Amino acid sequence: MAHKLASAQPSWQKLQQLYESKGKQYNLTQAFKADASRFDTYSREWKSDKVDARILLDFSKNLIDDEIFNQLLSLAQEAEVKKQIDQMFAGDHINTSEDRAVLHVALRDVEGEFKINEAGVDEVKPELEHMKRFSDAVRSGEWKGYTGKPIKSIVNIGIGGSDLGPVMVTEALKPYAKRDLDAHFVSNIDGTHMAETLRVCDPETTLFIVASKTFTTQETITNATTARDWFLEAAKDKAHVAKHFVALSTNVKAATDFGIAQENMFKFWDWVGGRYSLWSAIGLSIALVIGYERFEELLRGAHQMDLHFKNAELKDNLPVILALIGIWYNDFFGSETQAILPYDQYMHKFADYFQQGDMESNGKFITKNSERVNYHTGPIIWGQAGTNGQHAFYQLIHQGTKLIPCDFIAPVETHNRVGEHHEILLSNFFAQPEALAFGKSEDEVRAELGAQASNEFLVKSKVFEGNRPTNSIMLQKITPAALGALIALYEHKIAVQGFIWSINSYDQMGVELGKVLAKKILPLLQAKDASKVDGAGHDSSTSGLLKFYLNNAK
Ligand SMILES: O=P(O)(O)OC[C@H]1O[C@@H](O)[C@@H](O)[C@@H](O)[C@@H]1O
Repeated sequence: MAHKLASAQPSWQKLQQLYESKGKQYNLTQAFKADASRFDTYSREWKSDKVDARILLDFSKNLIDDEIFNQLLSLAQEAEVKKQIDQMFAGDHINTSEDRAVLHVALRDVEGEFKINEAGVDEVKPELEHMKRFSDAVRSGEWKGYTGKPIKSIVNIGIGGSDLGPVMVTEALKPYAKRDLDAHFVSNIDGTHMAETLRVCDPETTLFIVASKTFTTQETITNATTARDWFLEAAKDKAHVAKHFVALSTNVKAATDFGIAQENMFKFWDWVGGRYSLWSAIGLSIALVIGYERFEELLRGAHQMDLHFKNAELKDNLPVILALIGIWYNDFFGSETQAILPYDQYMHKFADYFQQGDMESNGKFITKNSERVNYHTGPIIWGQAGTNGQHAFYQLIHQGTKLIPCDFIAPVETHNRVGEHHEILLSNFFAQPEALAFGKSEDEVRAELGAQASNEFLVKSKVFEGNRPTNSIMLQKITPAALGALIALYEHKIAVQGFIWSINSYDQMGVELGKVLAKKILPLLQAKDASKVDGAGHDSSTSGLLKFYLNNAK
């Protein structure tokens, strides 16, 4: 593959012209008035007869018409998106900087349909069986702690991809949780995180899950060591560690060195990226919380979305559509961010999860052809659960000076029928995209204000310009399968954008430099001697800060 700059594709120039000639003044009110079937044209429903999942994507409230949409599809064709999808599913080493395959899709290929020739793929099934046996034993109480009591609390110790997925999914699927098993997630190196967690745990009934792909991550190893010390203070005998610590890692040697017994090790492979790993052994805490069968439903739901992504035509391909619309705003309108707004309390970690998923994947400036891009790549991802966001930051989305494309997500059915809460929640879900798209004109404001309309500032302050684009995504219900499909949808959206921008979405070199510098600074802090700072080779700002700290540390 040539991995050309996206801006060198012929459609890029045409999209630029379309943006100038009509995109930037596109008017959604007129577009909807002119075309009664706009919703039908720009919405797609995805269903699977294999799993309990269904997704409606309405992208009609975007600043697009047929010409623009077709031009975006041409961009995908010119970037050979289909070919790149096939390469990913075939196990080609598309993570070129690290010379690795990118095969999270193999983790959820439960029936082995993809026939991928890569070391480790044939171990996926036995590893899932291991997870099943273990999670069943813990959940049933058959697995006992060192004093013979069943496990009551689990503590997942991991960070980044070894934390965010399990946190997000266990929250999103809480209705399926075993309520008498407390799940905690410790990620931050700040001792407070571990201290507050251990405060509510009992060493006799707590299981620690040390989740780290590399098993070298400073935060995780430090937290795990602290947890082990705390445990041994009560249990005394090191042999008891085997009943209370398990490891999830690709680095079997380091996990063994830490003292984890072979049978308590759950492995995965270097072709699983950290931020794509919740489907692997990293999902053990999910299986413990919701049960292995539900975990497998999550995998099956994602697999059905994988099949759709792999097989559907570009124009009907949900991940491709989301990716192209994102590129339209990111690269031609100059939008810097993308909000993800789930109208479901259980989904309150979804935007956090895709902050890593998207930003660590596509926050890159070098193409696979070693050129610096001359366009913007990954958007800033942010958001929170509706309706809370409405009372916090929506003001800026409605009337601010920045264009912020938003994805609104909601289930038709709630897990908790409480009075009319769900109808009220969904009325907001429907109303916000409508308000953003069509706004309120000055004439409307004047008519509404009557006599007060003489107050010019009041009139202008109440105008909503509209034309603020949104996608609306509806699921039937947040079931394990539906959630699996939704996560896979966003994963593949990220993949397509990376393919078009010609970047490698699957390494994360940008997290390294800070880690290296922190390792250099740590000995200075440990020495507790401000006089050693000068001469340590830092700039005056960093030195000044270090001295301030060391002179005041207690
Ligand atoms: O799972 P481990 O290896 O501990 O990594 C945890 C996290 O580390 C960060 O620096 C990133 O590289 C993430 O992609 C990764 O998920």
